[in-house]
This record gives sequence, C-alpha cells and structure tokens, in this order.
Amino acid sequence: MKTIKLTYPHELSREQLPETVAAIGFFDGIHRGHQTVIKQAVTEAKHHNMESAVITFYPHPSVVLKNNHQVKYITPLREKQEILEEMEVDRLYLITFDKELSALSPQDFIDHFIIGLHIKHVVAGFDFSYGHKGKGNMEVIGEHSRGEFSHSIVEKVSLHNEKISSTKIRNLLEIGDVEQANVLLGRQLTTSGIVIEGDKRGRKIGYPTANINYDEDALLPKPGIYAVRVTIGDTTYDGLGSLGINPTFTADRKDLSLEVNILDYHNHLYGEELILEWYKFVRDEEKFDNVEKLIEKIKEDESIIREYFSNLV
Ligand SMILES: Cc1cc2nc3c(=O)[nH]c(=O)nc-3n(C[C@H](O)[C@H](O)[C@H](O)COP(=O)(O)O)c2cc1C
Ligand SMILES: Nc1ncnc2c1ncn2[C@@H]1O[C@H](COP(=O)(O)OP(=O)(O)O)[C@@H](O)[C@H]1O
Repeated sequence: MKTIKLTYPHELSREQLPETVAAIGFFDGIHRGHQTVIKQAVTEAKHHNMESAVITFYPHPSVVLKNNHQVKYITPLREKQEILEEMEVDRLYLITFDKELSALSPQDFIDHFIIGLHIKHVVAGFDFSYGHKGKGNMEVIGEHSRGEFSHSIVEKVSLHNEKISSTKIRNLLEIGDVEQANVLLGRQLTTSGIVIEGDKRGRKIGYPTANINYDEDALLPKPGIYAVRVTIGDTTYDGLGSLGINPTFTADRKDLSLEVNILDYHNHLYGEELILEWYKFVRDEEKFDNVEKLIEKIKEDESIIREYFSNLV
C-alpha cells in the first residue's frame, strides 16, 4: 500500500492517477463500522478493475477546529497503515487537516480531493460530512459530483441497538474495558513500539519486563494490570501487561510506562519491535509498602492471567 500525504492545494494530476474507488472518513480505530465502509470500497474496486483507496485526514479535525492539541488516536498512523494493508487497500491518501482545508467550500473539496484524485466511486458512512462547517454530506454529494463519480452510503452499524463509534470505544478504554472495546473494534486493540531500557528492577524481582516505547499520540486504556499478548517477529506469547507509574517505586512520573512480562520467555529484547494486544483488565495499579508484597501480588496476577488464556477459545 502506498501512503500519499496531501496538503491543500496538492500538485497531483488527475490524468496520471488510476481510476479509483475510495472510502472516505476519519476512521479512528477502524472499528467494525469503518471496516464495512472500507471493505465495500475494496470489493467495488476489484469488481470494476480499479484501484482502491482510503482518504483520511490528519490531525483530527478537532485540533484545528477546537484548538485541541491533546488528541490521541485509537489507531495512530502506524497501526492504521498496518490494518489497511491487511485489508488490501492500494493507497492511503492522508490529507492534512489545517485551516485552509477547513475553509474549503464543499464543491472545492470535492473538485480537489475526489474528482482531482480520479475517484470514480466514493463509499462513506451515512454521517460523513465535508467542506466548510461540514456543509457537504452524503445527501448532497451527488450534486457536487459533476457527473464524474457515483457514491454509496453505508448505514449505521450497530451492536445491541447502539451505534458502533470511536467515541464509544474511547469511553470503554477510559474505564479499562478492553474486552468490550475489542468487540466493537472487531479485532484486538494493539499498541506497538520498540523495547527500550527501564530501571533494570524487573529481573531482580523475578519478573523482567520489556518496556515499550509507544507512540505518544496512541490512546491507551486506563492504567492498570492487563492480560496481553505480544508478537515478536512471527511468534506470539501470552504476557502480564502493566501500564502506569509503578507507584511502589516512583512518586510522580508524568508519562506512563507500558511494560510486559512475557510468560515462559527468557531472551533479550532491547531494540526489538513488539506488537502488544490488549485482552483483559485485571486490576488497578497499587502502591505497596515493600517489594515482597508487590511480588506476591504479581504472582497472583500471573495465575489469573494464565487461567484467563487457558480458557480463551
Ligand atoms: C503483572 C505486573 C503487575 C504490576 N503491578 C504493579 C503495582 O501494582 N504497583 C507497582 O508499583 N508496580 C507494579 N508493576 C510494575 C513493576 O513495579 C515494574 O515492572 C518493576 O518496577 C520493573 O520496572 P523496570 O522494567 O523499569 O525495571 C507491575 C508489573 C507487572 C509485570
Ligand atoms: N520473560 C521476559 N519478559 C520480558 N522481558 C524479558 C523476559 N526475559 C528476558 N527479558 C529481557 O529483560 C529485559 C527486562 O528486564 P528488566 O530488569 O525489567 O530491565 P528493564 O528495566 O531495562 O526493562 C527485557 O527488555 C528483555 O530484554
């Protein structure tokens, strides 16, 4: 998959681009609703012998529109690319969402980023909007098409009568409910990064932990102890995940450390790329009076997590 970053105005010429079927949206999380939109675009593209594309935006529109500079993503760019690659999307157009873009009229947006990118068919969710103040939407997109492309609208995808949404997933992560978040995502929430050095305490207490240098704009679940799986190269292991400040040892630490003790593993990992999948919240972090009490608790965590994975179908 090619990733193509675009700002307004871009210099690409329509004639040199392949005819394309595009799914358009912000798609944070690429949850089951988003997947429906993207799969439909990929299927249509194959059917018509065209290329498939996902057109999305970065950063999140609220950075520009609401001056919100703290936005974190359920799927940071790296995760998004991996998932879209797996879904067999040919191109990812990443449009910079800045003041100029937000000021474009709906017609200018379509002329430039749909017709101008040689898109012949657009797939989007029922609530997608575009152009200044979001005045363009799927009800009026036909009027902006100049007869150059057709479109299809994907209706709301629900679970138990509730719309699957990035907001709902964010709320679940905030309370640590990664199990339910995974149901809405239609896959495990993942966080990836390189293994870096920590305080070298883990091995002394019998639980060495690989510390993961995750993206700073990755949205993580609430701090705590989790059942996780990690993939290193081609192999996946069960593990004890810990996200937090390690209050037994540190008083104030702003960034959260994400660490994993990999079960039945005895190798060096510094510098390795590791993909962590979140499975289940086990407990909140605690501040213990001494290391012995922490070790006792981690032993309990270990048996809970081993038991959890042995029962997972
Ligand atoms: C399963 C598990 C549970 C943990 N629970 C706590 C906890 O409740 N409180 C705490 O202060 N640290 C907890 N930790 C974090 C340890 O303090 C940390 O892994 C240890 O200090 C090693 O840090 P290092 O990798 O930087 O050397 C936990 C770690 C694991 C793997
Ligand atoms: N089962 C394991 N789980 C996690 N890391 C392990 C394991 N066995 C060995 N290691 C290695 O030990 C390191 C963690 O040891 P630790 O004493 O916690 O050091 P640090 O504080 O630098 O993370 C890991 O980064 C990895 O290289």
